[in-house]
Amino acid sequence: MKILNVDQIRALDQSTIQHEPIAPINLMERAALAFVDWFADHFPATMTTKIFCGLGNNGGDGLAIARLLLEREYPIEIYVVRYAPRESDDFMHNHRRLKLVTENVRYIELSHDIPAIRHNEIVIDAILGSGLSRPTEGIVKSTIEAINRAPATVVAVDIASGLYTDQPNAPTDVIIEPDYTITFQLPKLAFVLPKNGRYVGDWQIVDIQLHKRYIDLAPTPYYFTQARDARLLLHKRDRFSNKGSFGHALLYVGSYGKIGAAVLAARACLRSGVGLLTVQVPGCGYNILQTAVPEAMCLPDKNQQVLTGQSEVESSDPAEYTTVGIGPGIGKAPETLVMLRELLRTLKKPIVVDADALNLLSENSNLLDKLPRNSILTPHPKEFERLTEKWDNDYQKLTILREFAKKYKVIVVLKGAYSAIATPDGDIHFNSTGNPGLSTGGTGDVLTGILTALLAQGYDPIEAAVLGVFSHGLAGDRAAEQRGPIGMTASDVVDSLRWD
Ligand SMILES: NC(=O)C1=CN([C@@H]2O[C@H](COP(=O)(O)OP(=O)(O)OC[C@H]3O[C@@H](n4cnc5c(N)ncnc54)[C@H](OP(=O)(O)O)[C@@H]3O)[C@@H](O)[C@H]2O)[C@@H](O)CC1
Ligand SMILES: Nc1ncnc2c1ncn2[C@@H]1O[C@H](COP(=O)(O)OP(=O)(O)O)[C@@H](O)[C@H]1O
Ligand SMILES: [K+]
Repeated sequence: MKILNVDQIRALDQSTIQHEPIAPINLMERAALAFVDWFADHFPATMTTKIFCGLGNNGGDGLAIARLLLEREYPIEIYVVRYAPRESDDFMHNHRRLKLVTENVRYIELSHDIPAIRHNEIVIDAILGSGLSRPTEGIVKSTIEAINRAPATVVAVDIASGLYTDQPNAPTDVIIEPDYTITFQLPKLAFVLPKNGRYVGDWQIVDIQLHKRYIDLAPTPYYFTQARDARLLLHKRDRFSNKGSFGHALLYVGSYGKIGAAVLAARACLRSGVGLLTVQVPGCGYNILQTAVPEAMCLPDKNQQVLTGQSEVESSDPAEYTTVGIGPGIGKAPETLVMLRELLRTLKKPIVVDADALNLLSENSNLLDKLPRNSILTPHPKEFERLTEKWDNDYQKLTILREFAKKYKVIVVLKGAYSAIATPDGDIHFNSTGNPGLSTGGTGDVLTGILTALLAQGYDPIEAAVLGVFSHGLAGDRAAEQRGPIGMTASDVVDSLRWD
């Protein structure tokens, strides 16, 4: 699914109006109806609902929503925040329609017009939408502050008032802090950025049938991966396949005290469909790995504590494996750096690079140029900052991310809620699955195993990253259903992996 910018959203609105064709007021009615359907599914008609409307089209939506909720017998109080002398045409149209059914519309011009909001009430925020062009001030700001102070449940229409759709807000901006955002047709870039969490709440898209062809043709670097997008990427298995059909992966994982990372990555790799798996661990990990993961072959490193790449048993050249995953739990010993340097000198196919392998790259940035094209790097934000520079805000972070992926021709999975996957062509795919239960040690090692397995099976590296990150998050969601987000562990994520 695409994420479009504000200008494109406006053009999409116009394109729908022209091509369907549909009158603007009817499109607004459709949006209001979609909102009300969601609202009625979530809140009973016994709850007092205060709706705050601005003077643009977001306010117009609010007035239409108010009328539709009155029809459904919600006890609703309607407030219009009169911050400017002019209203939008569709606002005025809906204002007239509303006046036909109720006289009970109140106007907020000064602070003392703002009503007290009690708990057990619902607030619908339709003050400002995607047309926000400057920070909130005056009576708009005071109303937002009053809503944020109130102990009520707040639902934003389209986007929280005061939040920009696709540019940074200043830290001093006053913005609605909703419990829910119900947005029209497409996700907004602002929703997937960490600093905006409290200005978005739980968000959901409602379909208002905007012009599909416009969306299909609109250029954008930003995508949001949903189940239907991920499902299209999944390879079907040939009935006459054999284990040789699904690649032979090599994992370089673990160090003394961190053999668990090796076990997690290896188990995840096997649960993600790799044909054959060899795991190289420091000597101290040999018995552990062979016992915990009997399906994997194990190469004990000749060093007991850390990886050097040298083994006491005869082993093939890493370049002979279908792909390599390196990083979880390996530490940053000088011998391990030598191994990484040698690997990057000889390997020419895409590999997966995580954790301390990334930290070694940050400390030896001359190695970045040696990464095989289309390799997948999986930093969490701290690791990414070490590889690049500090950022002032999430939008600048996205710019740095895109530049990095383009410059080194690699795929970067910047992990976290809505993990951002940057490709060498400058696109960013945000992931939709996952939950805070994944914020626990070892879940990143699981991701490395998954991505290594997908590369081994011959997935295109961008598709491997998008599908792997989606499935990892989905497994996390299943684990959270079974164990709860607090009790779940990285092992539960491995056990919850499914590929269908
Ligand atoms: N395409 C879709 O998906 C559909 C969208 N729909 C709905 O339309 C909404 C967008 O409507 P919109 O463009 O009228 O914007 P909205 O924010 O209501 O008001 C803009 C006005 O506010 C003003 N203003 C700006 N900042 C301000 C501030 N800080 N303080 C005070 N005023 C401020 C601004 O002034 P200006 O910038 O022109 O000076 C302008 O006059 C969208 O969110 C959705 O709800 C649906 O109905 C149908 C399908
Ligand atoms: N709040 C969250 N929502 C969704 N996914 C999350 C969240 N927190 C962490 N994750 C995911 O969990 C994984 C954590 O990886 P990482 O930080 O490398 O952990 P570790 O190094 O302990 O294995 C990443 O895939 C990340 O996207
Ligand atoms: K709003």
